[in-house]
Amino acid sequence: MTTPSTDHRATPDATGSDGLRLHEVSLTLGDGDTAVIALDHVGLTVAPGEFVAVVGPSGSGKSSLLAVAGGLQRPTSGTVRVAGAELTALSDKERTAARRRHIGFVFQQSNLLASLTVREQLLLPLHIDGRLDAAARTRADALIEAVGLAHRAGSRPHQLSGGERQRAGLARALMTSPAVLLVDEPTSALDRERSAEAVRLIAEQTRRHGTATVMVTHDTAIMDAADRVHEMVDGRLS
Ligand SMILES: Nc1ncnc2c1ncn2[C@@H]1O[C@H](COP(=O)(O)OP(=O)(O)OP(=O)(O)O)[C@@H](O)[C@H]1O
Repeated sequence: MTTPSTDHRATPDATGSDGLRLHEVSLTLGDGDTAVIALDHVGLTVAPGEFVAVVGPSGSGKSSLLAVAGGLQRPTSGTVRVAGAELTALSDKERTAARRRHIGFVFQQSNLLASLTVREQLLLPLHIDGRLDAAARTRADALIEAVGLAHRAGSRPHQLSGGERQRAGLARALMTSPAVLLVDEPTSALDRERSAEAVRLIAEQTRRHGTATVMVTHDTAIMDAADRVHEMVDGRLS
């Protein structure tokens, strides 16, 4: 099983700061007495082609880290650079565009659109960007095959199992060959064999396309597959 080699990533900027770079990132959630420091001066650099695992107890800030790294949430302070662009300096509209182009998310809830088939889910981001061509359709079909959903390409989310939805979400995230891939424990609804396959696909994407990958996990097999493992405790990353 291989992934096609279409590569839409941004070229590195003049300083070569491709990949993902968080500098002194803090995030406070809530306010007043209920304020929580979800991220506390976090620094993290993930080079293109690097696969980083993040572990840590519940509530330690792992989801917050992915949300900020992916531009879904603005940090209270600090900077986030993705593919050479400073996400934290962009307007909301620019950040959304950068996110669609450079960042792939695989979250626990796969956030598939109810009305679209698996194949349409993969094609939608390219359609929105006006980049839907024959090569994109070929890549979509290859990825659907790679995650073992060829027989489900025409199915809508309600017709899929939890594991199948996760695999569809993974294929969608890989569709644009993102510069940065952010994965939140994708394997919880997958059996052991499927889980190993998903991790293999993510690792292959990382190496082959020079993607900077961060995966939050509790799975020791994933930690073994990663280049580095960081631990998150009380909003701090070590
Ligand atoms: N909207 C919010 N308002 C206030 N506090 C929040 C909010 N969302 C999360 N938190 C708090 O921020 C901290 C970090 O949460 P986060 O979801 O990032 O942790 P996590 O490590 O991903 O946890 P889990 O492993 O349980 O998913 C926790 O203390 C959480 O209770």
